Amino acid sequence: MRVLKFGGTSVGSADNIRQTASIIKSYQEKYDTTIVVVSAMSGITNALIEAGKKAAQQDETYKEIHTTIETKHLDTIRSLMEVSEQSSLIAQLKVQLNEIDELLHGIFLIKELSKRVLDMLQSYGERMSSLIIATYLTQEGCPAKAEDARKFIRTDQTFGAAKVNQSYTEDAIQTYFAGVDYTPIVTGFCASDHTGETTTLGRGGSDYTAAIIGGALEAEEIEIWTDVDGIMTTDPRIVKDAFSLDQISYEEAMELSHFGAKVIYPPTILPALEKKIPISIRNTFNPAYPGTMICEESGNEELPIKGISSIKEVHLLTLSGSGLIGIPGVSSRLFSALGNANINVILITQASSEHSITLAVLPEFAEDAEEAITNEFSAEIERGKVDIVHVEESLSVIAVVGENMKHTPGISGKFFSALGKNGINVAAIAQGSSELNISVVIKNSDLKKALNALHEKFFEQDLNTIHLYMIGAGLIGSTLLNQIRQQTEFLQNDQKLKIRLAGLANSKLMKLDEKGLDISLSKEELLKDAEPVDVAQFVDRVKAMNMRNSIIVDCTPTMAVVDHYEDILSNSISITTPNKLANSGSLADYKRYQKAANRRGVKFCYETNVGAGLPVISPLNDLKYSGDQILKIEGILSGTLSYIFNSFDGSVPFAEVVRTAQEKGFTEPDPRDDLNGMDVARKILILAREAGYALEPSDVDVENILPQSCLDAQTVDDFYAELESNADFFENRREQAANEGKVLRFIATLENGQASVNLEAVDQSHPFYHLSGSDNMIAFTTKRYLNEPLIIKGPGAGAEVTAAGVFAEVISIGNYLVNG
Ligand SMILES: NC(=O)C1=CN([C@@H]2O[C@H](COP(=O)(O)OP(=O)(O)OC[C@H]3O[C@@H](n4cnc5c(N)ncnc54)[C@H](O)[C@@H]3O)[C@@H](O)[C@H]2O)C=CC1
Ligand SMILES: N[C@@H](CC=O)C(=O)O
Ligand code: NA
Repeated sequence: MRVLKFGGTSVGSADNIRQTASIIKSYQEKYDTTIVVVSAMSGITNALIEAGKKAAQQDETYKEIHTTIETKHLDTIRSLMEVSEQSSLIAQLKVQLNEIDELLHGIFLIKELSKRVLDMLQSYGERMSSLIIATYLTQEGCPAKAEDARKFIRTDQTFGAAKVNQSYTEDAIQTYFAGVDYTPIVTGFCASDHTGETTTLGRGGSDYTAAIIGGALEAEEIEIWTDVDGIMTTDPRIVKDAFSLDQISYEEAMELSHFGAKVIYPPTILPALEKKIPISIRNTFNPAYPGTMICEESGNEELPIKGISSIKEVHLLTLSGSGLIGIPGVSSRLFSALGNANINVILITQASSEHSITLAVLPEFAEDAEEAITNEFSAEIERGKVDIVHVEESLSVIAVVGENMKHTPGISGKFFSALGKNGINVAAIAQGSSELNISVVIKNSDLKKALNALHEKFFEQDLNTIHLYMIGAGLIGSTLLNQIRQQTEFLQNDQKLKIRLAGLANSKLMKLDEKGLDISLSKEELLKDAEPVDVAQFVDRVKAMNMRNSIIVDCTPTMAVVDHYEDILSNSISITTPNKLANSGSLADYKRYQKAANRRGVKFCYETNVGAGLPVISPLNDLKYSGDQILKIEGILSGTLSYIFNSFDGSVPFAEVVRTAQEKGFTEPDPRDDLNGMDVARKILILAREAGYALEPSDVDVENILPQSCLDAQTVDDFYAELESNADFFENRREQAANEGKVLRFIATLENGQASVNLEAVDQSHPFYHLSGSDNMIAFTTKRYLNEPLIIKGPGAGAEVTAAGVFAEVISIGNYLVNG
């Protein structure tokens, strides 16, 4: 024996009724007895209530609502059945519609809508729908009969949410349905008291009716047919990848419902739970899908949690003060006061210091709760022993629920790390000792981010999404975009990382989209129809989007983004950048960024600041952290200058060699930043700081190798012209060195805390003599690498290697954010 319940949408139109009827038919073929419980057609219960209220307010438009109700039912009948078969059903419906009309007229006359009358009024919704469905089924060759639940569900007289007299009702149901040889189509939601007066069962009413009948008849299963595929892991409107669970336990279903998931109203489960009858949640419009089974066992051992539910808007009330410590009876007074005021408390926490008790309530209860507590503790408040009640608003509760959490270490670690890495502040925490749920209170502006981050962490271990925002789409930026494009599939398969480009900007345009820009497009197409750039606004928008696992990549050569670094990091957004300006400004700024990142537990990465893609900063830190002492750093730190002096053999003029270096993508956007030694000075400054020396930019001694006229040139083109007219200047220096068997090398040195940058002539014995191409070479002399320095060598500039260095950091930050 099975009890099937169909909700408002399933019986909400002629088409839907046909669909519902076809499911009922298939059950008739499979099972001996099937009892069906139906809701009112969708929208009808609300319309009845609305009409009742209007009538009570002397608003004659209640009649229009009545007409709408009538039309909906009669139209449904007309499109459901042949004309010849309609008349008797329409006649029966008309009787009910007339009764509704009379009832509304009565309400209009006495100007009052009591709960008792409202229950009577609402009952017509189910009474009409059950009649239509039963008649239709019978006509379709499946014997069915509308059954009025008021005949066997007996309640008290709490109109609107009546309590069921269980033993009377069970007996009545057993007697009523003994030996039925048709399919009863029972009105959900309605019942009656001992005088025969109509009552209703309150929230979750029709589900409850199904559970009561199923319980009384010890059904094999109770099936709740609705318009979704079952119980979802979380709210699919907020988390796109939410999916339907195949099985959960009664307790899990109740916990999920308590925290907002509109799964099933907990009291409706009780009659099934007592008899251990499984309840399944099925989709009328996808009957092939098995849906979710609610039963004794939680199932799905591989899922550490079953669902993440949330309540979007709660208020947090805190009672605190020395007067609470060690005094028995405080919480009993608190909760009695709240209980007497009929306030439902969602969550409670008290730290063992006993200094404060915090509780969450729905906003509609907040004022009354505050008043109740203030009154209860007024004497203590007056004496200063207890503080006035503190109320916080704009908060949400999130709860992760699952039986498998029990005795499984690491779940709360995972939970809080996902919140922490995403900069989500937790205002209160509660975990029941049943270990069935962990609940936290967070700002409601963080709700979407939190649900997505947690869902990904617990349910989508297969794929984690990184939100990337790129500012600067020049040489390095667009090369990085290409690399990401090429690697997308590999990263998804191998690293389980999905990179979503959620924002892109250059010096003219910007575009942001939290769903992700189409990375397969070219840079130009990506920025088509984009708005004019405003970096401050870009950053504000990234903050407002508040997406999980966010990383900003600064591929500009300017201060435009650097000015926002502290703000970005303080908002728990990581940064990776090849731009050296942040780390080569004042020491105080350098420290500020590090501090902001550390405080928020996010990453600020800049390996490409020195030696481009070559690992330089990271091994330097490894030396330092493992207790080595950096004695000396010597390096060719400019790819441009390395290339220039490695190729400048007198065969072509100096200016042409510089031009080639620029064409090869080695130079800064303005090559003078390389030639004037500034780029190298910045790099040695950064290395010195990483090695632990507190240097300011002015502490670096830089030899300028450019004639004044080159420095003064207004544009890069003018600069090249000046370079050409100063050809002799460079040629002379080269010749002089060559005559001594030496070559020119632009060398940065850090020794005894002193940093300098000089153009030196070195002979064959010098390790820097044999460099080629754009190679950088860095030699670390340390306490451990004393006689032979640790050497790093390789191309230290260029689009591919630099972009790859940045890309590697995006991946490593991504892994840090999602895996801890
Ligand atoms: N080229 C190389 O080998 C290496 C370059 N770098 C650094 O990489 C960074 C990028 O260099 P490139 O790509 O070569 O420069 P680029 O001049 O080709 O590109 C710069 C990009 O930044 C954008 N931009 C400039 N100012 C902006 C602003 N105020 N707001 C928004 N966007 C702005 C430009 O529109 C352009 O898209 C620089 O900081 C450079 O020092 C670091 C290591 C190696
Ligand atoms: N212009 C720089 C690029 C890398 O930082 C260089 O030439 O090294
Ligand atoms: Na590097």
